[in-house]
Order: sequence, then C-alpha cells, then structure tokens
Amino acid sequence: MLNTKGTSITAFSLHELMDDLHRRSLQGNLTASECYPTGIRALDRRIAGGLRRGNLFLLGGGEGAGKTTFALQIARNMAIEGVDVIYICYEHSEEELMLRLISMESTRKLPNGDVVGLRLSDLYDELRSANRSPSGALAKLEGDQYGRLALEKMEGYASRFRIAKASSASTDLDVISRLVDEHISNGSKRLFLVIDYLQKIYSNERALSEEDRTGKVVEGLKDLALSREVPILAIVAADKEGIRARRLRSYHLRGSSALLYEADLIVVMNEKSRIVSRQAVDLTAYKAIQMSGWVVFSIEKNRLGRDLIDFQLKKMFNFSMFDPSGDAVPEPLVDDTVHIE
Ligand SMILES: Nc1ncnc2c1ncn2[C@@H]1O[C@H](COP(=O)(O)OP(=O)(O)OP(=O)(O)O)[C@@H](O)[C@H]1O
Repeated sequence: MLNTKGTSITAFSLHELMDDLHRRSLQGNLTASECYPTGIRALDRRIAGGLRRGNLFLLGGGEGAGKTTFALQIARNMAIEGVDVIYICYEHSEEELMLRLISMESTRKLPNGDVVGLRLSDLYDELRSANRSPSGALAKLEGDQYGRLALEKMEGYASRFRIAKASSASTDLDVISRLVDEHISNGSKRLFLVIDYLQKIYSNERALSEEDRTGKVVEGLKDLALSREVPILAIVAADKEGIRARRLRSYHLRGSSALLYEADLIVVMNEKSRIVSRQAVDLTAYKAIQMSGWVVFSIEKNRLGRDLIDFQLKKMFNFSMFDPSGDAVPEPLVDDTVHIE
C-alpha cells in the first residue's frame, strides 16, 4: 500500500494508485481484500469468508456471556492458520489466558459425542495448589494424556500467539499502536489484534464524558486498523440499561453511537434461554435448562454481508470454548427481525 502513515496526508493520482495496484499484484502482495477466517463457520459464512484488513469487529455481551472465550477461540483459530495474533488484555492475566487455551486444546470428542479433556477449573486448582510451582504444574501437564495433547497442539502456533497484559491506568492507543508497529517492522505480514476490552483503553481526556471518550477511542482504533491494514476485534461492555435489558442490542453498548458508526461488524451475545420468545415457545423447565447451554450471537451490523441475523453456539465453558459447529436459531426470539436467508 502507498504510505499514508504519519501526521500529514498525501493525495495520490489515479495513475499512482493504479501503478501501485499493478506492482502489488505482480509481487503477489495484493492484500486489501485478503480474508481472515474466524474459524467459526456460522460467522464466516455470513461475512463472506472472514474479516478483512482494516476491519473493526466489535463483540458485545452481558457479564459472563463468554466474550473472552469467543475472542480467544477466534484468535487461536487465526494463529493456527498462520496469522500473528496479539491479544491485549486489560482484564485477565497472561497466565489465565494461557490456561484457557490449554483447556481448549486438551479436548477430544468421543464417538458418543461426549467431550473429554482438562477442565479449566481443575487447571486453576492445580496451579493454585499450595505445594505446586508453575514448573511442577507444567511437568504434571506433560505427564497427562490430555495435557500432552494440548501442549502438542499449542506448539503448532505458540510462537505466533502473543498475549500482552495492559493497564487501564496507562495503556492507551499510542502504546497499542507502537506494539503493532513493532510487530509489523519485525516482519509480521498478517496480523490480528484483539482488545479485551475497549472501554478499558486508557485515555487522558478526562474532561470528556464517558460516551465521548469511548467515541475517541473507537475512532482511534478504526484508524489503527486502516492505517496498519490489520483486522481488530474489540470486546465492548454494555451500559446500565443493557445490563438490565432482557435482550442486549448494539444500542446498549457503552458509547454506542460512535461504536455503531465506526464498526464494520458488530456481534452481540445473549443467553438463549433469556431471549427465546415465551409466546412462541412453551418454555418447560427441561427446555429452559437445555437452552441455557446455548448462546445466541446476533450480527447487528455487517459491512461484509447481511445484518440482523442470529446464530447459536453451544457453550463448553468447562473447557473454555464454544462448540464451533452451531448454526441458525430455530426458535423465534424476542425483538426478532424476520430475515429470509
Ligand atoms: N475456571 C472456570 N471454570 C468454569 N467456568 C469458568 C471458569 N472461568 C470462567 N468460567 C465461565 O465461563 C464463562 C465465560 O467466561 P468469559 O470470561 O469468557 O465471559 P465474559 O463474557 O468475557 O465475562 P466478563 O463479562 O466477566 O468479562 C463465564 O460464565 C464464567 O463463569
């Protein structure tokens, strides 16, 4: 791409732009429309195969909905496909995210459909047990069949998956941009950035309202995605009304007007049992329990395809993941917008 970084801007003639396009196509470096599949089939097929360079993907959901789990799973799927991942986390420690990946990778599906592996809670207990050092815990992992499976799978992408612990008191967009630049100058050709989560990004514009501050941050994030030609996934928190609402929508995300404008893709997560229409579905206790095992993902904005479409994935939170094989939601939901695919 012609250089547009820095504080000044340059106007390129159509000749220059066409020459640049031609040069990059000869170099096999025509990357503008290169696709970054998320590895979640139900999502990829609705966004024309995956994210693109410069895309800003916002992921919202209530507390404990599985936002970190989903973001981490997408990041891991990309790393497996050869993408360099930087996961910037304001909330969880590097160690916690690594344990979540180990749990996810340790799983194996038995012929009867049951899933076995190392439960996340057992991994925590193991690491926290008074007499076990981290190196002792690792040795134990190597001695366990599921632990070995996880370590083997992670070995395939471990050097491409980076986790950075950020501080909401100091890690601002400049710090994040410098980290991205460092990786690009070290040779990263395909980079994917995850921010967990957007409203925690430090901003010194304390005089601004929270809404305006979020607006500035999301603008900056979109600029970063475009100028460095990387796709970015940012988790976003819900406002007070959203936390109380039966169904969380994109207008409930904190700083929603700016978020709605800047994002290329907005997906909002809701517990299925909360948002199934009670008029249409006779929700017996048994059905309610069954549905509580699922999360509905609503594509609320989609510059890559059709929006206002829902899909569902089964939770496997014991192993810090979703079963990636889910698809359309058969039951009517509250606030439904009918869409024929
Ligand atoms: N050690 C664990 N064992 C079992 N379940 C866990 C463990 N840690 C987290 N979970 C569950 O996994 C679910 C998803 O967690 P996750 O952190 O992905 O959600 P989130 O939407 O990012 O949460 P938050 O809003 O708190 O950031 C939560 O409901 C949580 O209770």
